[in-house]
Amino acid sequence: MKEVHPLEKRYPVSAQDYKLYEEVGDGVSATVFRALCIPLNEIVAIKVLDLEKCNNDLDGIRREVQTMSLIDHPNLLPAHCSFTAGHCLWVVMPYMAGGSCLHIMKSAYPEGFEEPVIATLLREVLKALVYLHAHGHIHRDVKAGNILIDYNGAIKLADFGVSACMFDSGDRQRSRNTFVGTPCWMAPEVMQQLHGYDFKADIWSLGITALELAHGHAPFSKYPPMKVLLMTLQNAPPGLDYERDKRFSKSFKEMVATCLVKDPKKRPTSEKLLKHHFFKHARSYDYLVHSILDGLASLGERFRLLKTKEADLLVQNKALYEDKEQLSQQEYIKGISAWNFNLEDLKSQAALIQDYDDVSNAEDQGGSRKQMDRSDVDGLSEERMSPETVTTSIAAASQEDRLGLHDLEGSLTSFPIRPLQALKGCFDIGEDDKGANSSNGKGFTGSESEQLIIKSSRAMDQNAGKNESEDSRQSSSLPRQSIPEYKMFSGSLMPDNTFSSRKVTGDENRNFPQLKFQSDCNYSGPLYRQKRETNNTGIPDNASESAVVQRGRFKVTSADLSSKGATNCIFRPSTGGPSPNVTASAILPSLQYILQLSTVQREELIRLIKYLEQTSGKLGDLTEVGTNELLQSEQHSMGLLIPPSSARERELQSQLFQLQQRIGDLARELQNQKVKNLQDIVL
Ligand SMILES: Nc1ncnc2c1ncn2[C@@H]1O[C@H](COP(=O)(O)OP(=O)(O)OP(=O)(O)O)[C@@H](O)[C@H]1O
Repeated sequence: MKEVHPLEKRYPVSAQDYKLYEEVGDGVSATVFRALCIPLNEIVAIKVLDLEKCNNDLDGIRREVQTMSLIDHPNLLPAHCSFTAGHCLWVVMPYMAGGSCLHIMKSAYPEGFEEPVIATLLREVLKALVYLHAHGHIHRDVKAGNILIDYNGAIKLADFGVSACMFDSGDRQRSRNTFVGTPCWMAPEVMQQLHGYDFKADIWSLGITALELAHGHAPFSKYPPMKVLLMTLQNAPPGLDYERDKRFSKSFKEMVATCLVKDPKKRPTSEKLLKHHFFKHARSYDYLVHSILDGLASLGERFRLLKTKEADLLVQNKALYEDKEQLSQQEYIKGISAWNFNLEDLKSQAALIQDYDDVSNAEDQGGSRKQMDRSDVDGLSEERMSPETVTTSIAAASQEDRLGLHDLEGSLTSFPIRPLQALKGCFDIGEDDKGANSSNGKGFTGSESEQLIIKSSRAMDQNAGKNESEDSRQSSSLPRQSIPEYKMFSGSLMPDNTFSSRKVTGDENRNFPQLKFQSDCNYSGPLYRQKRETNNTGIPDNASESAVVQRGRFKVTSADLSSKGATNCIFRPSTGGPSPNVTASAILPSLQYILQLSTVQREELIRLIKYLEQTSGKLGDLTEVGTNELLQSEQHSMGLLIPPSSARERELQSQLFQLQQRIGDLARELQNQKVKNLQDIVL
């Protein structure tokens, strides 16, 4: 019997003509079922989208269905038909019995696939991209989760939920200037949103997908989206590492490197990439069946097991992080996709950047860092080895990165295009955001950094138990009076090494304890460079925010910035005033302390003036100004500026002057000798 082409088949458009079986997948907005098309007696997959839960992204859904029903390519998943059933949209499509590559990896290949498997999969995906690009489409969500395999090893690229048409005009054209896709796979130009982007964005995602298939997970996959953004923008592009990825060929490494070039113009087109010699390693569909599908449980069964595993992990994570922000761990497990949350979500996400994901990401970082050392593969992309890239990457990968915030701050100041600024252009920013943000003329709004800092500090303060010992150790080296003020700076905000002895004793020429205190305060200086000036109440504008927010895919608890959170208060002595985040109760001890010191200084000054009036001219023989200053400061510290009251006292004081003068002479002589010796060595 002649097989009917799917496009010629008439699939019924009524729910009662289908029998839903088990669940075989779920995504951001949909659940996918294996189903039977009763009239045709054919197994199909039905994607059920709850329109009430789609965040009003009906346009995206319409686009997906439209694209799916128009495409006709063996490597693209088509839609047979679609219809509404209650408040749900049903999309009927071919059933891909192997499921997605991501599912296969999760259930049987957690360390990734072998190279010939990857070459075979990617070659088919590339063919799909060649077709899409030639027809003016950008897929925008290429990733292992969207590469589906059939029982016979056939490969189809799925999920056109965020695809865009290059020939669109008006609103649809504008959608290409929006921020869609999945952060880990997203090209830097899509994140930056400076000049728009084109189909080369898919080539970047393909490169990331190659790494995903090689390692079992995408680079940075365990970081929250905000951090993924910053790392993608500021780090060297990820790649295969010579050390870690010894099992992969040079041509594979090269192919990945050609895709992951930050400048889209330097990336190959899909057509050109398809000719890369790496794809010579690609095999047949049969090969895929034997190498990865054979022995796998049914898709439904695998999906059920994965769900159970996810649920267990969720319970474990909940127990681990119960005391921390209630971040939806499930979003991480699923893999974050199609993020449609706004800037507030990002800020909240950034606030949650903590070191709980260090272990896994040490690996990612390691890959990225080590990769920079190599030279042959990177010959393909000189930007990888540019000094800036190396510097920023090393900086990002440094130990300070452990604190997330430092990383964030560093990137905000060092990255030429401020990611947050870029992000602002890409998100729906609520009215409250617009009102609150006043530009500081540096292309970056202070309120963003400010809130990130506050929230981050709060999130990190929750590690107080962990940081406490460090804090008390550091505090003990400070003058006693400084300790309460020092604690106010929320030590966890600052990298350990900012408390270097150099900085702590930075003002050692001056003997007042409050100077050390100032020096400590200045450590937070860079954090406030871009702070906006707000009200003088010391209470943040958004102090009342304290709610569990459900936005897009993320459920976050916004940081409690109410006045009771005074431990996060920040003092800014360098500009002479408290930061807008300082609350009265927190700053009071500092003010009292300063007042106390000022009184002591004032009394001392009065005594000094009196003494100078009495003794003017008596020190005339000490001609050198420097020596005078030295002596006076010594005398000051020894309480000798009080006029001598007996002959013996005068005699002793005179001897002391002579001795000090002699010490000064010897010190100068020693210095001269040192300089001379040094010159001899150099010459
Ligand atoms: N035709 C199909 N046959 C078999 N499994 C499928 C099919 N379509 C989708 N799936 C499975 O369901 C999962 C979710 O589907 P899909 O990606 O379309 O949903 P989504 O809501 O758009 O998800 P996301 O945006 O996270 O990619 C896929 O990752 C895949 O494992």
